[in-house]
Amino acid sequence: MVLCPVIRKLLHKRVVLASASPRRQEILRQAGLRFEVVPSRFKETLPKASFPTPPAYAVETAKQKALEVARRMHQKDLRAPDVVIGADTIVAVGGLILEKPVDKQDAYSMLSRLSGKEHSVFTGVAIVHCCSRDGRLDTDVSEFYEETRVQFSELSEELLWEYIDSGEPMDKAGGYGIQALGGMLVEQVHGDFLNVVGFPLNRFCKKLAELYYPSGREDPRPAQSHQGRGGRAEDGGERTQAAGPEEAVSNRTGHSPPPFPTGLLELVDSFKASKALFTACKLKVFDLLKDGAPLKAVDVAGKLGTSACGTGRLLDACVALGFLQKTDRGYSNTETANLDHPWDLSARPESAGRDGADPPDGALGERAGPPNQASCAHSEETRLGLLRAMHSLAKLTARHVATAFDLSRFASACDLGGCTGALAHALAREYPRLRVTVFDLPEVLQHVAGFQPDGPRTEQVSFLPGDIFEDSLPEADLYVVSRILRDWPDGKVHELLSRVARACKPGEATASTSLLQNLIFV
Ligand SMILES: O=c1[nH]cc([C@@H]2O[C@H](COP(=O)(O)OP(=O)(O)OP(=O)(O)O)[C@@H](O)[C@H]2O)c(=O)[nH]1
Repeated sequence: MVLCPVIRKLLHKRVVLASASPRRQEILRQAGLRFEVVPSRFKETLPKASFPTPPAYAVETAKQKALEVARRMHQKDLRAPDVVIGADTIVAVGGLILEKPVDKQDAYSMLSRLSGKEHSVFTGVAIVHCCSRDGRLDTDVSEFYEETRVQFSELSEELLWEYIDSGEPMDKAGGYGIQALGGMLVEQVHGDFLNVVGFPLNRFCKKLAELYYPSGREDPRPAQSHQGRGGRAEDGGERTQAAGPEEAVSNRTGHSPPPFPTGLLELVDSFKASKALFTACKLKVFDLLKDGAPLKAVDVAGKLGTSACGTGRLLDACVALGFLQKTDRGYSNTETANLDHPWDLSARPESAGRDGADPPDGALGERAGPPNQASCAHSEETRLGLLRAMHSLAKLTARHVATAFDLSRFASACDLGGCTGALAHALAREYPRLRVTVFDLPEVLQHVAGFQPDGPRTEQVSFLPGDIFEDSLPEADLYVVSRILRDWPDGKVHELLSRVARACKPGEATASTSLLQNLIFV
């Protein structure tokens, strides 16, 4: 199977993933598929006993999820997407089907049932090709499932409850996430790992190949040649029912339909997505739902003092964005929303605007222009808001940055413009012998005390006030320049890097490579 052409077959179609699962979205995005996310409203309440096997239940649920979205979209615009993908993941053990736990007690009974045993994870997938003709929706469903067998270790009561208290089990079939903490419970996996995570990518590609290359001949030609030559006839005239109406039309007229402008629409819509996120942050929606029971839109509106209708729309947007999940019991945070408070990101745009200062031009304004100029224009309150936003963002990525390079050979590092020290602390945690100096303006450092973590390794980090353009840079084996270069014009960037180059200790390497070896840009 050649993967790229198979996925490429879908690039010129309007594809919708009928799933709120962030994992499914991630798996398909990583595979290069372009799609919109429209979570299904299908209630997962099919009578399990009426299915001959657990996977039959998963496949039917996946199909109903996809069909609900296809019908809803068709009803709304009288135009359905070309393809809707639905999926459903379940765990089967001893004749029982386990879905997502409804509460901690349910998670406990699921996990204790799995302890020390082997179980099967089934993901049912439905690929629905749609055609809207004369106001009528025609669908063609292709479906399959994948099985993966998973062996659990014996789990002690203490471990079980510790895991449940982490909150991870709640939105996962069988009550565990093999890709995260739940991986520690697993002894062996037989089969496709991604199937357990929520989407059997390998089988999906094979299914697409079956649908789009029914003769078994995979098309090695690049996408460009496909576009220019009028649809599916180039596939040797072979056609499956699932090929969809678009191809049939294009074949009749001899013209390929223009590609669906997914990339362009994504760019346009990304504004709406961030606006929804900022609004939810500002209203403290995620704080309200953190660790609590799910709430209905009307209850959220009551607590926030907002309109029920508008709140419902905002909450649904957050579901589509993967920040909330929606069940019969109401809305609750997803893992992403529960991340250790990235929500202060909303603080920056509004407060900068209120002060009359120019909004910073970073994606989320982590740095309000050159700090020694712009920061003077901000009030203390605004500056604190900016610091919170920068801290929240830095914390999201700090560990990944710290582990993206092997920095174990360095004994000292200096984070230039390191602000609250979020990255410095992550570096200290990863490299116990590394001492990190955060070098930033005095007016920035005077606020950092409230951002310091407790616990070991904090003594490895120290703060030194200074101006990276004016003062001598502290001595260090490694200089970190994270999220600051973009704040300055080329001349200033050159000046800063020259200062860093002069400060770098010459090693065994030449001056230029020693600069590269002693500097990380993020
Ligand atoms: O190891 C893991 N096992 C399972 C998961 C996640 O569990 C859920 C399964 O639930 P379901 O198939 O009903 O899908 P939903 O999340 O409700 O989204 P839909 O909108 O598609 O119904 C799924 O998210 C898996 O990813 C896991 O993460 N790890």
